[in-house]
Amino acid sequence: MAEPAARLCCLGWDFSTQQVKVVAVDAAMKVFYEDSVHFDRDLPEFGTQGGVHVHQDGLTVTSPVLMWVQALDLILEKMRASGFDFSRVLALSGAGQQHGSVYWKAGASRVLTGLSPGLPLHEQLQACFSIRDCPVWMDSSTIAQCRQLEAAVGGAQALSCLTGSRAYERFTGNQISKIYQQNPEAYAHTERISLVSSFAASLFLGSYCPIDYSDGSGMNLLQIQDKVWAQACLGACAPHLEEKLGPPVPSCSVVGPVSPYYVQRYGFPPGCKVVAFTGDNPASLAGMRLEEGDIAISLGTSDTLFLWLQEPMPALEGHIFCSPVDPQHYMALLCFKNGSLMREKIRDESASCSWSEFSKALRSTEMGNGGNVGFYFDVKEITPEMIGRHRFSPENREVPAFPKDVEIRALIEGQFMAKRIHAEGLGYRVLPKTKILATGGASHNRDILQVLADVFGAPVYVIDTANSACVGSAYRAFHGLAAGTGVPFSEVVKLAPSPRLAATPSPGASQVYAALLPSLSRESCPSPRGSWSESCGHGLLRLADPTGRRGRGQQGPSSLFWVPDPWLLTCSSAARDHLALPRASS
Ligand SMILES: Nc1ncnc2c1ncn2[C@@H]1O[C@H](COP(=O)(O)OP(=O)(O)O)[C@@H](O)[C@H]1O
Ligand SMILES: O=C(CO)[C@@H](O)[C@H](O)COP(=O)(O)O
Repeated sequence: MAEPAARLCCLGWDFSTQQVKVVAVDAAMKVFYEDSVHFDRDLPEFGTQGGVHVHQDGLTVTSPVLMWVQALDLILEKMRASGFDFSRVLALSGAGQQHGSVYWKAGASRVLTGLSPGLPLHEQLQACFSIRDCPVWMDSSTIAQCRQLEAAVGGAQALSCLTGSRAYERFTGNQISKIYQQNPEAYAHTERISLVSSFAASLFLGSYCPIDYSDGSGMNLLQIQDKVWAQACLGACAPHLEEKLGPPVPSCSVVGPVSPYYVQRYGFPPGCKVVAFTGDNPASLAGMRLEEGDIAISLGTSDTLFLWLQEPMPALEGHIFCSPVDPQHYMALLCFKNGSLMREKIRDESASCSWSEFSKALRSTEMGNGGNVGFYFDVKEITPEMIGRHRFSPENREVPAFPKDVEIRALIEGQFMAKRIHAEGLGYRVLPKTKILATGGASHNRDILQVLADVFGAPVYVIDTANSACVGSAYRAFHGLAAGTGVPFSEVVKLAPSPRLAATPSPGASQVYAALLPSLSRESCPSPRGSWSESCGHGLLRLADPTGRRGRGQQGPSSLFWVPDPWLLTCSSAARDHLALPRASS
């Protein structure tokens, strides 16, 4: 869509895993322009697959920083070629895939501030990075650093209470720690470390942009209540880290005017404001105007599930981030690594590479899949920590394959049942008034959304564009224009179109999934340490436990319990220790 129009507007950017995207939103909160650059397709010289390089160890995952820079050059040129009127842009903000980090080499700041409007960015920034291949959220190579960080602050729960999460391999502090340990010279030559979000903001600002509280919460370094760097965590990760990170700022901060580079090269007004960029999931929360009680499910490269929270409740599973729109509040997030790329694989294997064939299979199979259940983790999953494909017959026997249609439904039902189980593990309940807001690439697919509505027993809504992170970024830019006036975000976006109903639960769905979903009988499998949210976790132990050992209090066998032991299904490492059960391999 490229309607050149001379409307006053704000731009919202998203530097996500597979692409850079932009939307323009006018003062009536209407999206009137959308564009994107897809890394694999539009920048094949970087040789990425799904926007990343998976290294030989299968654990290290990186993306070339210059690919992101060049993608920005390309998308700005596309906008100019389409006649987009940059002179009408009042403000801009953006989002980035979370946790990824960029390492600016000593001296890069001078290059950034002196950008020449005659040249594209990528030609000028070639020599500005001490690490050219940046660790991204899909990386899971830092288990040693995670254990060190947890030990340094008194354990996993202590770290979670401080920073909102126990140590996760993709979280930036652990990634920085690995770089410091394995490549101390590159670390020493780094003058600034950005997140993908603050890196992208820096490109627009022409100077280093601070990290915002919300995306900063995904680093295992920020004290989410006090909004300052946690000294114990910094010290455990790497020396001189505080000066390389710079002070964090509230997510709604105006960080400055756009660099003269954009004024001279593209015709942005000199007063165009840059509002701090944030993580793509926090930006999606803003874009969907999530309210307390709603549940958002993003079906992008990763699948994520997130909620608005008044009070943080840090646990051993999931993450608490500072809210991107309200400095007093928080959001909870669960991340599932085997999202769209896993769905694409099964589509290619079982639906002739066609989403319409894939949809047809969902329509031609029944809710509950006749008792056939599957979990598909081609890459090591985050929630739960598992790998491999695991299929169960109605008799609860692990089987090597399913017919194609059954395979497709097993994948989608398995993905959504896992989301519901883990959300309930965090204490979330589906209530009669619950709305699910779906976004991300796969939310284009109505048949996938129907399964989502059925599994959750709640209506599913979508917004006009699946690019909610971009839209949320543009909304946040409008909010930035009102900075200092105390106007709440909800007031700024009140004209935005309401989400549209996309799917309602089918008759009988709640009975089918009540029988299948172990979480619904959680009462029968109490946590050994009292609080469910403390001990729910990241192991699909049934799969690693051929003895089928049952958790305490499990009420009699049921062939419908595809993972026959609901307690084991959501059992954390801590709970496994308590029950003396094997740990999931990492
Ligand atoms: N009709 C569809 N059905 C299911 N998935 C789809 C469909 N169209 C696009 N997708 C998925 O959307 C994904 C991209 O989602 P997107 O939210 O843009 O990702 P990201 O923001 O992480 O780059 C693709 O990998 C693709 O698998
Ligand atoms: O790691 C997380 C969230 O914790 C991921 O959700 C990344 O933020 C990547 O986002 P997408 O590119 O898949 O939207």
